[in-house]
Amino acid sequence: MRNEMIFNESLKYMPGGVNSPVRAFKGLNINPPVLKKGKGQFVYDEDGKKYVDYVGAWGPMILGHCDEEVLEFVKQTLENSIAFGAPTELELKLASLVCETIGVDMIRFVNSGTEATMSAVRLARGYTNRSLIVKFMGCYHGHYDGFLVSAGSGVLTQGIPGSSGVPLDSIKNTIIAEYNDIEGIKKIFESYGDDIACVLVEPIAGNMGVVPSKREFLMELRRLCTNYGAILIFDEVMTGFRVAYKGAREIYGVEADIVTLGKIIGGGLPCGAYAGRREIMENLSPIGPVYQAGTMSGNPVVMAAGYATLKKIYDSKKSFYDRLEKTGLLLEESLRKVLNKKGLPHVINRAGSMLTVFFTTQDRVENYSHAKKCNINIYNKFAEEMIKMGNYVSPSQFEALFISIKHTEEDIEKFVEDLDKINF
Ligand SMILES: Cc1ncc(COP(=O)(O)O)c(C=O)c1O
Ligand SMILES: N[C@H](C=O)CCC(=O)O
Repeated sequence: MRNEMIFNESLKYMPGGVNSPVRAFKGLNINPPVLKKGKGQFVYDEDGKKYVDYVGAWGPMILGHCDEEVLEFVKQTLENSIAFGAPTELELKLASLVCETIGVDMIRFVNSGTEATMSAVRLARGYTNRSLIVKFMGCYHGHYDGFLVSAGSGVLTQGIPGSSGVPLDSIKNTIIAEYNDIEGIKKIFESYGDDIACVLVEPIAGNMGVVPSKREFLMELRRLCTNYGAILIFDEVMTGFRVAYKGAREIYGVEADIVTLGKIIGGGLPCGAYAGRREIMENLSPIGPVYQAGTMSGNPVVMAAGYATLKKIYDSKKSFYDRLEKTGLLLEESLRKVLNKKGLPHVINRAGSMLTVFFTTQDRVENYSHAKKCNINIYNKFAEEMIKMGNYVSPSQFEALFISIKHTEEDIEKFVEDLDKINF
């Protein structure tokens, strides 16, 4: 079996056999499939097994794998350019498209979501001349030292409070708050408000499983940041172009001062970005005093993939998100029907094409404490069996399941038929 052979060999050369911990399927009794090919909503492993893909490279593949138009534009670009480390028209094309369509003045491209959030926080600190940042339990903003406290995603999956190797000095300016807790954040501002540089939040969390915020919570964050002169950063690395074209800002009607982007903006190639008002963004070097740089930032091939992806979504905006909503709703309702039939208590949280099923007797999952109380063993059994039957779902409850524009009713039918076969 090539899957097994390659993965076992990988264990020798890469820690855990992977380049990002969530890929290692910790907690499941199966090895991760070693993937070879993706087309549309499907991925294929090294043994030729086909899966309906609900991971979508952890979010970017909203058009499905290897979309023809994206591929064509990337190929054309590759004929002339791999990297320059110089201005290109392609980065202008993507920058102007994003700024004009999501309503921000200026953008800076980087190479990952981590770089985007880390740099956005530096910019907020430089702009306000303050040090404290507020982050919420269960939210994940990448692996920058200052964010690795009560973080979501792989940190939660491994059940660790943070990360070894992070000096206390690096997190002493990070204040941790409970997600969706309005009274809690008010108290934090009452105590530290004048020293808070920024509040960093996933407006729809996807890294403790999907946990949407309450509108009043986001409105309170907006009010507090405005009143105390702090910067509100929406981390839309996952939700940008995913839950709506303008991300969660469009859904909630609440504005951030800086928005961080990643995943879809690079069309599946390594990319991140942070964007906001001119008055804030012009504090970045070379105009302003906040330094941030990158040899590969704005790479032409990445810009081409991002531009082709976003242009395609933007041109079919309404029907695009309507279709994702329809498929998402179908999955949610079908899932609920089967789990009710089986008598398995659960909560399903969904934001358009992002969804998590929590196995729990609680009636809602609204924060980190709720998410941690869910039955992880049942989730792991669900994930393991579904993957074995060719539904490539997230191997952890503390992640989202993603639907692409290519997923069909037949895919959802297969999903629920397979789920029905599992003996929990
Ligand atoms: C909300 C959010 N922010 C930041 C990141 C970090 O992005 P990256 O993995 O590209 O560094 C992720 C995903 O990992 C994310 O989901
Ligand atoms: N939850 C993470 C990002 O959204 C998953 C991706 C990773 O860390 O490899």
